[in-house]
Amino acid sequence: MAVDAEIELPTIEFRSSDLKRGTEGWNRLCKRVREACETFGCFDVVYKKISTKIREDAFELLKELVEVPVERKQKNTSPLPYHGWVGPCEQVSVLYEGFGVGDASNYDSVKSFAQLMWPNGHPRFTETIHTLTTQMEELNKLIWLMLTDSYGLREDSLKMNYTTLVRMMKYLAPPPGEYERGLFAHTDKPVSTLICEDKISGLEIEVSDGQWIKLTNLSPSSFVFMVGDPLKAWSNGRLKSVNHRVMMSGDKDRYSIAAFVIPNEGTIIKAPKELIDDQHPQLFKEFDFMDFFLYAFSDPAKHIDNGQLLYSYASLSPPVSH
Ligand SMILES: O=C(O)CCC(=O)C(=O)O
Ligand SMILES: [Fe+2]
Repeated sequence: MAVDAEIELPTIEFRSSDLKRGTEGWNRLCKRVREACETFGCFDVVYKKISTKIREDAFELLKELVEVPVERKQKNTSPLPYHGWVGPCEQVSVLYEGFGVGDASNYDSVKSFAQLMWPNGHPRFTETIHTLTTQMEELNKLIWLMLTDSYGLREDSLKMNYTTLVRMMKYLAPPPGEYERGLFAHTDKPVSTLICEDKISGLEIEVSDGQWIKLTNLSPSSFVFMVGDPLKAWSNGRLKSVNHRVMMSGDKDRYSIAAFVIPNEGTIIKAPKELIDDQHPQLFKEFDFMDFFLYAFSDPAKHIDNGQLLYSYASLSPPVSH
C-alpha cells in the first residue's frame, strides 16, 4: 500500500475579498470547492479568518487535557457513538487517544466538559474551544453555501438542525523506525468534517484503490474539509466521501482537532430533486441520519468494509430516476 507523493490535494485559499456571494471571486471559489469535493472528497482550505493564535491556544490546552488522570477522562462518555473518550486500544489504535465534546459551539456544553476534566473547571479551555468551534462551524457553513451555489440550488437545499461535535486527538509517535496505524481507514459518518492539525502530518487519503497520499505541508491556517457519507448521499453520489486514515512515523506525537456536523434526531438525509434526473438516477433511499449513524457503529456493521456502509444501509438498486 504505497503512499504516492505525485498527486496533491487541492489547496484553496478563502480570501476575504472572494467571500462576497455572487462576485466573480466567489463563483470561482464555489467551482473549485465543488470540483475538489467531487474528485477527492476533501481539500485543504486556507482560512485566515480563524487566527493562528486561537489554534495554538487550543493545541496547548489539548496537551494539558491529555495529562488529566485517566479516572477523569473516563467520565467523558456519551450514549452516542464516537462522542466520548477513547483511550489507546487494539480496536482503534494503540497510538490513539480522543476526547469528544458534543454541541461544542454551545458555551455551557464545553463548560460542563471542562468541569468533568478539571475539578474547578477551566475557563480558558472553555472560552478557547467554544470560540474555535464557533469559527469552524462558520467555515463549514460557508463551504456548504459554496456547494449549493455551485449546483445552482437554493441555500436551504442543504439546511438542517445540527450540533457540532469536537474531537480532540492525540496520536503517539510509533516505535523508532516504524510506520504505524494511528487511526483505521474509514469514511466519515457525520455530514461533513473540518480537521486542523498541530504541525505534525499523518492524515492520509485513498485517492484510488489502494493508492494513498499523505497530506503534508498544511499551513498554520489550513483546515481539511472532508465530505461525510450523508453529504455524499445528499449530493446523489456526486460528492465523494473519501477513505482516510492516520499513519504515524517519526519521533513526534501528533495532535489534531476535528469538528463534525451531527444532525439532530429526526433529520432526514435526501437528495434535492434537482440533483436527480435520467443521467443521475437516485442512488440512495432517503434515510434518518441518526439511524444510519447508530447502524454504522453497531456490531453487524463491523463485518462490512467501512467505506461500503452507506451502500449497505441506503443504496437503491437499481437506481431510480424520477
Ligand atoms: O486526526 C485526524 O487528522 C483525522 C481524524 C479522523 O479522521 C476522524 O476522527 O474521523
Ligand atoms: Fe475521519
